[in-house]
Amino acid sequence: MKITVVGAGAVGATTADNIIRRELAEEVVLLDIKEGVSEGKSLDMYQTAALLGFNTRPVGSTNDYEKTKGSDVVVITSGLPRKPGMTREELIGINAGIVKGVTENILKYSPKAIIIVVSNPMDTMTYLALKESGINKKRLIGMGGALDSARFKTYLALAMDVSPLDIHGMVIGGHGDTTMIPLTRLATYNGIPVSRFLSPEQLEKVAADTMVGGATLTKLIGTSAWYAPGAATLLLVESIVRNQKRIVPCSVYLNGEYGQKDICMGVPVVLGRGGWEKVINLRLSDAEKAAFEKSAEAVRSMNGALTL
Ligand SMILES: NC(=O)c1ccc[n+]([C@@H]2O[C@H](COP(=O)([O-])OP(=O)(O)OC[C@H]3O[C@@H](n4cnc5c(N)ncnc54)[C@H](O)[C@@H]3O)[C@@H](O)[C@H]2O)c1
Ligand SMILES: O=C(O)C[C@H](O)C(=O)O
Repeated sequence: MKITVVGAGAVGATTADNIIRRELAEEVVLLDIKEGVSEGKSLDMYQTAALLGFNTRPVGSTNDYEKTKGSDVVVITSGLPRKPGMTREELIGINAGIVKGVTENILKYSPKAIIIVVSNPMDTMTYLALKESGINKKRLIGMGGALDSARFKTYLALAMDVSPLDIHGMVIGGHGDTTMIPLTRLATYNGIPVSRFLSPEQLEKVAADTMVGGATLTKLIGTSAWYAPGAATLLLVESIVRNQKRIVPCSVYLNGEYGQKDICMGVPVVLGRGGWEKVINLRLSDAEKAAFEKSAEAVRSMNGALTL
């Protein structure tokens, strides 16, 4: 098994570090355009092997795609992060060019790879990578819902003062401050609806905090987050590589599912060795359906800004 992570910045390096610690591959290639950075970070990571006890080999590459040859899974994190006050959508101009170029280069050397897109605005970048590459839709997966769901569970756990491990919940829709849909009605505390423990006002606050979860961290840190994004990306990679068939909300190409066509946005999918293997059809309430449609409209209008 060989895995490549493109972009050795905050999210890319954290993702690579998580992957090597879990020994999900023999080799993990970290590629960046900045001279020496991916080589330096890979060497730094490898020096933890003797301390932490793993055998995966991280390899750095300054924009040399030959080194990525034969990768089974590729994670694209290259691109600008937002600054406080910005939306993810404002990154489209620069990141579209980066994601397009990276996808082309990756597929030249790894034509069979499963590609996970992290760069923002993620739903539109996933759509762009799919349209430009023409690869099987099941091999292209956008990471957003895994992170948003982790934030949702964290805010629920904090409000209830319980362990996040006992909370189940999902966020679907677009990965944007106004487009994500925390499914409060379906969230549970080990199978018990969370509405038994929190008031409607408390649940509304949890949902609102979840939606601006990324913006809150960007304001605090000065750039966007990386620990939870790196862990959320690991969840996708691990389910694919180990064929775990986990259900994870991911941005995938919809062709009629959830009433949407020709769009990539977040829905629960089963992840295994084939990429996203099937969409899980939730029975949404009328209000949830309306929110999904509104979210799709916003994602579609962002996709309209692409020159395909
Ligand atoms: N989908 C999500 O849930 C999620 C979560 C966090 C961050 N993000 C997004 O991920 C991206 C990366 O965030 P970050 O915090 O790691 O940023 P960062 O600035 O720390 O790292 C980005 C890296 O990409 C590299 N890069 C730029 N162009 C490149 C190219 N053509 N080829 C290879 N590498 C290139 C840069 O040199 C830099 O090292 C941003 O777009 C951010 O918005 C998405
Ligand atoms: O908030 C951002 O811009 C980065 C990422 O999409 C996140 O949700 O952390």
